[in-house]
Amino acid sequence: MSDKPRTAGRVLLLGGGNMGGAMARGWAEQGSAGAIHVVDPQPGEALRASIEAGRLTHSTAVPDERFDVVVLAVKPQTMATALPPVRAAVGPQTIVISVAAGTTTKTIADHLGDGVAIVRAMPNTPALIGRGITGCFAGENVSQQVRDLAESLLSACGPVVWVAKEADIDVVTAVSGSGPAYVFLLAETLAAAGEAAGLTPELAMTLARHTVAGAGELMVRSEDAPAVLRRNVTSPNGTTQAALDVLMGEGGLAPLMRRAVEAAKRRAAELSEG
Ligand SMILES: NC(=O)C1=CN([C@@H]2O[C@H](COP(=O)(O)OP(=O)(O)OC[C@H]3O[C@@H](n4cnc5c(N)ncnc54)[C@H](OP(=O)(O)O)[C@@H]3O)[C@@H](O)[C@H]2O)C=CC1
Ligand SMILES: O=C(O)[C@@H]1CCC=N1
Repeated sequence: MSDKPRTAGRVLLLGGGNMGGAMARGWAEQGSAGAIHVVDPQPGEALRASIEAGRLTHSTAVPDERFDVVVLAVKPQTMATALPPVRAAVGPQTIVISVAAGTTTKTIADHLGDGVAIVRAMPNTPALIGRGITGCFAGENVSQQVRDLAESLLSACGPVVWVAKEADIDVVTAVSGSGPAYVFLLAETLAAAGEAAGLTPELAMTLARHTVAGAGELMVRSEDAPAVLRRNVTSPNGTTQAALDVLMGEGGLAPLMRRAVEAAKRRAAELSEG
């Protein structure tokens, strides 16, 4: 392969559900890919408007042509049936990017060919608004040029980071791939606690949503570590301290989060076994 920079060119997206839809909408809106073709029996809501507006093309089966980039965004459990038709879309220069939790580069290469350049990427759903983060692993046939191209495509969804070991993608999955769900749960439980303490459900949810969103934005924009931002809220012997004594006490959030991340990592490893 030459050193000439490559552009994403024609992109085939297999699976236009929550994650595929979030990425493709970002690419279509930002013009990050030359042309995007989505294969999905029934694309999700995020994509339908882009397809109707002509920003993406769509079919229910894999077209009989080769693509520059193939993005695999179907459930890991459907890979075994979804991958065989993709083989015809993959040529010697095609880059395959898989966002599937647990599906290994070996499994993908078994279906698509040993020489194929495979990048495993783990984005998250804030990609929908360009505010995700993606962790990547480069398989053995991935050149620097391919890596750069994958990174430029994925960076439409937010920052891109790389891990050196394939197994670490399972940890990325457990932290940032699944992570938005933990944060939404935090908002849900904060609202429920506010309601239990006497607020109306609507007011409790408004306070919780804006608190999580504002704290998240402050964390992104501030140069201070989250621990410093936390201490800035915490007056000595004040209300926050009273709450944090519970959340940071024995059996509090830290051991609970550790168990949750371990469980997600374990599940990713199980998925890789099929
Ligand atoms: N959701 C998330 O936050 C994240 C998900 N991922 C990964 O992304 C992948 C997709 O997850 P998610 O988007 O949540 O799942 P979804 O179920 O929302 O999307 C998958 C889509 O693929 C479609 N599909 C099923 N079989 C085929 C096929 N053979 N060819 C083409 N399309 C097909 C499904 O259609 P139908 O519903 O009709 O079966 C569905 O629309 C998973 O591997 C997951 O691990 C990674 C990071 C984050
Ligand atoms: O729950 C899942 O398996 C996928 C992977 C990361 C987020 N959603």
